[in-house]
Amino acid sequence: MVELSVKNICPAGKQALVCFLLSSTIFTISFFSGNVFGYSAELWALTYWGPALYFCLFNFVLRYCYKEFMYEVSTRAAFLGCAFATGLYLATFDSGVSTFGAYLAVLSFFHFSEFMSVALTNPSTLTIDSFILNHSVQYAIAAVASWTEWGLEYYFCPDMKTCYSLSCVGLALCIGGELVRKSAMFTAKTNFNHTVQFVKKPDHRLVTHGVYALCRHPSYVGWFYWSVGTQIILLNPFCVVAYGLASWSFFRERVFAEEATLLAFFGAQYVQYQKKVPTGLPLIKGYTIDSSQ
Ligand SMILES: C[S@@+](CC[C@H](N)C(=O)[O-])C[C@H]1O[C@@H](n2cnc3c(N)ncnc32)[C@H](O)[C@@H]1O
Repeated sequence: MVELSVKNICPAGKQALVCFLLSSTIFTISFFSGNVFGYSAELWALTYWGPALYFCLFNFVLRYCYKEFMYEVSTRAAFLGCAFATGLYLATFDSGVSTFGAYLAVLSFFHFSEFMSVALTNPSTLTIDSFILNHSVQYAIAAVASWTEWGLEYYFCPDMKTCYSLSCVGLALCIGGELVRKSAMFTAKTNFNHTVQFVKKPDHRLVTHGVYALCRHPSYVGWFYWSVGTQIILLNPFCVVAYGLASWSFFRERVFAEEATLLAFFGAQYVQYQKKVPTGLPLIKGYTIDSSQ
C-alpha cells in the first residue's frame, strides 16, 4: 500500500517541487515588486530583467549540479514554475491579456501537477514524459492553434477578449476538470498509468470505488472538460468547438482501445462494472462485448 504524503515523495518529485516553488516564488516577487514599491525605471528593469537573469543563472547552476534525469526534471519544473508565475502576473492586467495570463497559469499548473501526481501515486513509473509536455504532435498543434486564434482576435478585436465573466466559467471548468482527473489518479494509484497497458501486471487491480464508482473514465472526463475550459478561458470561439470535437474523438478511440484491454484483463468483473457505471464522457459507450461482433 502506497502511503501518500510529502514526506514519502520520491527524490525526483521533491526536486520538481523545489524547482517549481523556487522559480514561481522568485518570478512572483519580481513581477509584483512594482505593485508594492511603485514603478521607477530601476524597478522596471528589476521586474523584467530580474526574472530573466534568474532563469539563466538557475539553469546554469542546475547544469553543474545535476545530471541526466534530475537535470531534465529540474529544468522542466523550473520552467513551469516561471510560466505559472508569469501567467498569474498577466492575469492581473486590466485588458484582454489577463485571459491569456489565466490560461498560462492553468496550463503550466496542469503539466506540473501531472508529474507530481505520478511522483506521489505511482513513482516507479515516473519518467520525464510524466510532465506530458510532449504528449503528441496533435496536442502541440492544438496548443499553437489556440495561441494563434487568441493572438489574432486580440490584435484585430481586443474587446472580444474582455468578457471576463465567461472566462471565469472556463476557469471553473478547468479547476473542476483538474480535481476530477487528480481524484482519479489518487484513487487508482499504481493501477493508473499515463500510457494504456496492453500486458496485465500481476498487481494490476480493477478499481471501482471512489470517483470510479461514478464513471469508468474519470481522468479522461476531467481532461476533456479541462481542455474545453482552457479555450473558454481564452475566449476562443473556434478552438472551443475544435477542442471539444478533437478531444471527444480522441477519448472515444482511447476508451474503446483501453476497454478492450480491460475486458481481456478482468473479464466478467469488467463486464459487471460496465453494466453498472457509465463512461462519464458524453455519447461515448466504450467497448462492449457486442462491439467486437
Ligand atoms: C491513463 S489511465 C486512464 C484510466 C481511466 N481510463 C480513467 O480515465 O480514469 C490508463 C490506464 O488505466 C488502467 N485502467 C483504466 N481503468 C481502470 C480501472 N477501473 N481499474 C484499474 N485500472 C484501470 C488501464 O489499464 C490503463 O493502463
